[in-house]
Amino acid sequence: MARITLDHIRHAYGANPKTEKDYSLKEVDHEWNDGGAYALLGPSGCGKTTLLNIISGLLQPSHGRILFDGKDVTNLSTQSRNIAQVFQFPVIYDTMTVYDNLAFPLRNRGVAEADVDRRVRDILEMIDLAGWAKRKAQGLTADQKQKISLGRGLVRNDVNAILFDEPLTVIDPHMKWVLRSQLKRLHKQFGFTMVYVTHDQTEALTFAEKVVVMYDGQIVQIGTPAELFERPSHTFVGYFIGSPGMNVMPAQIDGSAVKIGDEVLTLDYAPNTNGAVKTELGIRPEFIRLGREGMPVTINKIEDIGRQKIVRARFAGQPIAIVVSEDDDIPADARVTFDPSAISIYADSWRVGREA
Ligand SMILES: Nc1ncnc2c1ncn2[C@@H]1O[C@H](COP(=O)(O)OP(=O)(O)OP(=O)(O)O)[C@@H](O)[C@H]1O
Repeated sequence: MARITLDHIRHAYGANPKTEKDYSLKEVDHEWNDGGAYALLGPSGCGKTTLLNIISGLLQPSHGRILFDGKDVTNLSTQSRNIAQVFQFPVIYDTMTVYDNLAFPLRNRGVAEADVDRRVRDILEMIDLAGWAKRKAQGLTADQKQKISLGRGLVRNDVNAILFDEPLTVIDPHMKWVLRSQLKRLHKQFGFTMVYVTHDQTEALTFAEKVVVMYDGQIVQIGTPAELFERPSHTFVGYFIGSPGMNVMPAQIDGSAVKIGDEVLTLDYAPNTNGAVKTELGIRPEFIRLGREGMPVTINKIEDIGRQKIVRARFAGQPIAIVVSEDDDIPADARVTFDPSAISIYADSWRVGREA
């Protein structure tokens, strides 16, 4: 397995890119740990596949280099990068048996037949197809075929990395959960470097140690699920992670005073919003307390979501969501307080911390 260095990588599909807008992938300059499990998460068109294809070698970046364990592989083919890939749709040989499909990547590399057999049997168990080993892949369901694809991606343990591009799209919801847990377990057991592309936050948050959130061709945050939840670096991360997403409200910042409409909150620090055109306050719905104390709100709607309720309200002229537990009392003339440690201030969409 390998450490992956993305050295000042940028990519434009068109010839002669001139402005930032011409780049589908804006500058990425990061190092991903050997044995790390990373999820690339973001909406359609944000550049996830572009970045994955640059890592796999299907695409040459317009600028920058890619290194595996310090070795420049930018000009190497996919084959010579020694990676395994699992795509959205099954890539298998229909005329081969399930067993032979799984054995193929190993036999191709001249692995001894006894080792092939041991490894293939392990994988058959893992993907729950042990009873199907001798069956031809032809005629299997889409689900089963994709499980074989996953198995083929996992069967070799000498690859630099395993890349997954939305591999569970065709799998039914229950099996999705099972396979995700198995992938996580395998990662713990074998320490593969895994890069997993998805636009589904549940998938990313349950699979990855580090989630790489992409938006509009750039990486806006790399963090653990807890970091993305507690300290979103960009307002997009706030909106995209969490359900409902973070409340983000236009705010005027004056020293440590934050003004939203007619309401003023005082922080215990003065955020550095130097020269920002747009300043905002962000707070997740889980960190707003609804009670008899604090600032006034007007409640519009209460949604019951099982053990919790989502209260939709207006605060200082802005729509906000508040999460309360199912047995919390909601007073008619409710007021709100914000947990001060959960408040984030954003200058032109980027989080600004305490001033030094
Ligand atoms: N071959 C191509 N030629 C020109 N533009 C492309 C090409 N492939 C992707 N793009 C553009 O690059 C941008 C990023 O696309 P990319 O496929 O990397 O996004 P994505 O996050 O993987 O989206 P999805 O989840 O829909 O696959 C998009 O604006 C897309 O239109």
